[in-house]
Amino acid sequence: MPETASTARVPVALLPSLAPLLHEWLPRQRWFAGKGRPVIGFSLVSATELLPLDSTGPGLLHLMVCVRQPGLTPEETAASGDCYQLLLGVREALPPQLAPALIGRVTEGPLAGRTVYEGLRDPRLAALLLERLRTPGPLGTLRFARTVPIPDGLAPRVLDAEQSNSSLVYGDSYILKVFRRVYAGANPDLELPLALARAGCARVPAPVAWYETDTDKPEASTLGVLQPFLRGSQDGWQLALDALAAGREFTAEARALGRATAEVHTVLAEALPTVTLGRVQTEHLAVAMGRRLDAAAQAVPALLPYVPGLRAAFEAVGGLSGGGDGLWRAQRIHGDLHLGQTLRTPDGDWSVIDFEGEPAKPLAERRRPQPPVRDVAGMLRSFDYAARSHRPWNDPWAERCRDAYCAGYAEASGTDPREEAALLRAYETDKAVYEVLYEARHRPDWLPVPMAAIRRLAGQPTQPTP
Ligand SMILES: Nc1ncnc2c1ncn2[C@@H]1O[C@H](COP(=O)(O)OP(=O)(O)O)[C@@H](O)[C@H]1O
Ligand SMILES: O=P(O)(O)O[C@H]1O[C@H](CO)[C@@H](O[C@H]2O[C@H](CO)[C@@H](O)[C@H](O)[C@H]2O)[C@H](O)[C@H]1O
Repeated sequence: MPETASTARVPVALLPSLAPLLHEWLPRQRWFAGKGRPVIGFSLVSATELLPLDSTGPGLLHLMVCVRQPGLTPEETAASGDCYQLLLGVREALPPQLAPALIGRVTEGPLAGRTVYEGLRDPRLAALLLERLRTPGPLGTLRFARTVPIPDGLAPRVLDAEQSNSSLVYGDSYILKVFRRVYAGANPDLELPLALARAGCARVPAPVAWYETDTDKPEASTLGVLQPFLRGSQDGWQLALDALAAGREFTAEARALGRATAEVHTVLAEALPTVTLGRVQTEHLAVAMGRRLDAAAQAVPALLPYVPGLRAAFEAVGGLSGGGDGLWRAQRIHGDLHLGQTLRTPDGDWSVIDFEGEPAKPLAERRRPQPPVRDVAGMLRSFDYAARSHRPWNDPWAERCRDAYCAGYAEASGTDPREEAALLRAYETDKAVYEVLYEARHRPDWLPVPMAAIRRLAGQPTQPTP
């Protein structure tokens, strides 16, 4: 690759000229978390030229930008984590094949007259990012690391999945996930797969390289992770939908998924700190669930009639003590487990991906040890989602999958999640409430799916297929 990287930190004066373009473009991105509230400004956290902007070819600019929205001071904005990673391509003019990547033309400042676009969509710039990952060390405001040598010359392609982040596949050998909303500290999607891989757990594609903010603070922010691409694999969500459409059972797969989840939990509990939750902490857990319910009902009034019924599930847990010794075990968990986070490889093995946790939650909360039954609840919700997204609604199919999944989990871990019924129900309710909010914000057409579960969990009769 002829281009050489500049370690120059880009002048802060650059941002005002880019702001009008970002103002239009950023809120339209799927990964933009602040939808529904106007953007009133941006502040630049850091900027690095990954490929110099003054070269004759394209330039690649790495920006960390905090978005200001009404009601928050710039300091609060920075603290609340509304910061995004942008990789901007810069050219004199865009070739036709890059037209869909256009962000806009800059009208003033140092880049006046140049065209700015989504850099990851330019194969030349995406290839350059892999080059940086192949060469460990600091670069401007960034730091690159790798565990093994990575081959060069792998052709990039952008993955067009509906995602909270952006992913690039290199030569069908590796996949790079570029985190979009960035928080201070290590991302669990690097931390947990690394810990699992180092402990010999084969249920995750082991990270081979990553990049992060270069900082003298104790913890850098993870910006991107490269891992092996599981070629020919199919995700559990699609497999479940295929089974439903063909009128097939999915219990054998659900059982295997239960075993895979238990294996991951067992290794995480051995590799990373665990805690026990006493009565007071359990009470806090229930109170937090109640608060999330109230906040969700404010945002989505359709929830309001069900609030008392749902609250009962949380009250049943508050003040309860769990386990044989009166305590609940808490450990690092996946945090957003659903069928779309599982991949079945051509040889029939299940892998678990995307350990980022729920993207809307603060990182500190996502990294806290939690009862493993929370992941189980996430997956149980997913069988329900699958059954409700295909007509006629097939609730008994979901029920059989849910039982098989718990049975598989019990086989591999020695603990049957169904024995922790009150906690399981509380987490399922909490997850359904989260899903209502998630769907209202991102996919309003899907809202009836979690709302059906809300009715069931609130003790109302389930509705037949309309
Ligand atoms: N190691 C992998 N091998 C093959 N495909 C993968 C791999 N990791 C992720 N994917 C695909 O990329 C999609 C998005 O990845 P994911 O980590 O879930 O991103 P996000 O958090 O942005 O949703 C997944 O649904 C899956 O289809
Ligand atoms: O995969 P992500 O980390 O982006 O997770 C978010 O998006 C998911 C949807 O893509 C959402 O999952 C919900 O929909 C799934 C079907 O598309 C279903 O299998 C899940 O059970 C349901 O929760 C997830 O909640 C959200 O965090």
